[in-house]
Amino acid sequence: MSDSPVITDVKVIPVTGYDSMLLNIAGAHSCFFSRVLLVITDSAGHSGVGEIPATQVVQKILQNAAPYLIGQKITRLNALVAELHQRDLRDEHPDMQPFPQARAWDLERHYNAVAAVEAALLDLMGQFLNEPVAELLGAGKQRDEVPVLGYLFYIADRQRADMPYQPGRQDQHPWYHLRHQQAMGIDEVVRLAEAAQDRYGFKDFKLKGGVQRGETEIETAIALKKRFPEARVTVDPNASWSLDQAITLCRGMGDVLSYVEDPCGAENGYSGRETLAEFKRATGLPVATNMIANDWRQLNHALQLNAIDIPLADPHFWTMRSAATIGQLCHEWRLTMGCHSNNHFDISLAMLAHLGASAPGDITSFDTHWIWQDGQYLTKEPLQIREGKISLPDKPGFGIELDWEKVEAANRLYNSLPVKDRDDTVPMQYLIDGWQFNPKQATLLR
Ligand SMILES: O=C(O)[C@H](O)[C@@H](O)[C@H](O)[C@@H](O)C(=O)O
Ligand SMILES: [Mg+2]
Repeated sequence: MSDSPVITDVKVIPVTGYDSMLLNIAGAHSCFFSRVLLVITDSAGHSGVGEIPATQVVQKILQNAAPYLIGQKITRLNALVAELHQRDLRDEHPDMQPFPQARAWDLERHYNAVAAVEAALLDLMGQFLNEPVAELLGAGKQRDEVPVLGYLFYIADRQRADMPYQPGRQDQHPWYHLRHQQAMGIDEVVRLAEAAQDRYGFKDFKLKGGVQRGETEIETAIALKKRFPEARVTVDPNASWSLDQAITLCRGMGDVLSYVEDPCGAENGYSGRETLAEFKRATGLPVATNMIANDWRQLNHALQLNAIDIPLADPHFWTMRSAATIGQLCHEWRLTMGCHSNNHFDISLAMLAHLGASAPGDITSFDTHWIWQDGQYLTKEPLQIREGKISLPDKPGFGIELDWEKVEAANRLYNSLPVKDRDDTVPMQYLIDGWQFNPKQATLLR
């Protein structure tokens, strides 16, 4: 039997940083974004860390998992993660009932919690074996650099909101100023892309849509492609366009859009998987999704219908190892591996990098929101995006070390927030009085 280190401590640490007033179908990003760090320590003195989106529910789930994890060998990683998937840790905490949210969201949070545990244990296993996490996933490390795209948003005028949005800095690269200023017009978005490209060397770009008229968003994509002819350009309206609208907007756009992300979704009794399949047939454009193939059963249905080409396998809900398996399947089945993202700190940046490094064959540039947060580091030597790629550190585990002073400050900021969970409606209501989410109506068309 192995003399595996055992888990001695589990810490659940919510952390908050600053964000710009980015627009999406759910409203406007708050000036704050929050994440949860899970830090697991073992008897060898190592600490492993995972990062996931922050909700209060997910924190309780992780706190419930802690007593169960302590004393376990880290080499039981596979079994521990499988057991956590099986045990419904939500039901073991009486305070957690009843859930105010719909069941689907609860499940996602359960998956988020399991993903955090798995990530932290992989980091520990890597340190125990003296190998990078990428070597422990899928087919092992395939590459040292992972391509990521420039993730662009329309940005609202922060001065219209009575919230402490940051003004940006003018003593650094222009990106660090521009990312805080209003950008609603096509030229302004192209200017943002130029600054991001100059700072990070991006080859590819994604525009978050579902905000303005579809025609305007397609015109923005055309302008981006004109400015960066070599780039793979995509638009993601988060399924807010109808199938007919999506076809009208995208048909014949193969020279501009390398793929389209969730152009349409469920409507008129047809599922999102069915409408995406029809969209693909009608336009011939490859389709990416982070909305309708988010677990094995959904993925199976999506592939049977030939609805998608690019599963965006986010390790924060798929878990690192399942996302890596999707990378392997994509390679074998002639699909393309991509990765979804949300606002995140530099621990998630390392998770994305190790996942991408393990994916065999060609992958499409991974999504990351990091450029909107870059500078707010929680690790001592954060991974960097250069020439549109993240380089893997030559170190065991994720190859990162938490900067505890910064983590504690980000945790104090979280604790000071009156409202903890993400709600893009609240900032949006400063822009349009009484604004309410409608999944089928562009944010500004009210
Ligand atoms: O506003 C955002 O940050 C995005 O809309 C995300 O919430 C979303 O999950 C996105 O990244 C996506 O690809 O759908
Ligand atoms: Mg998406």
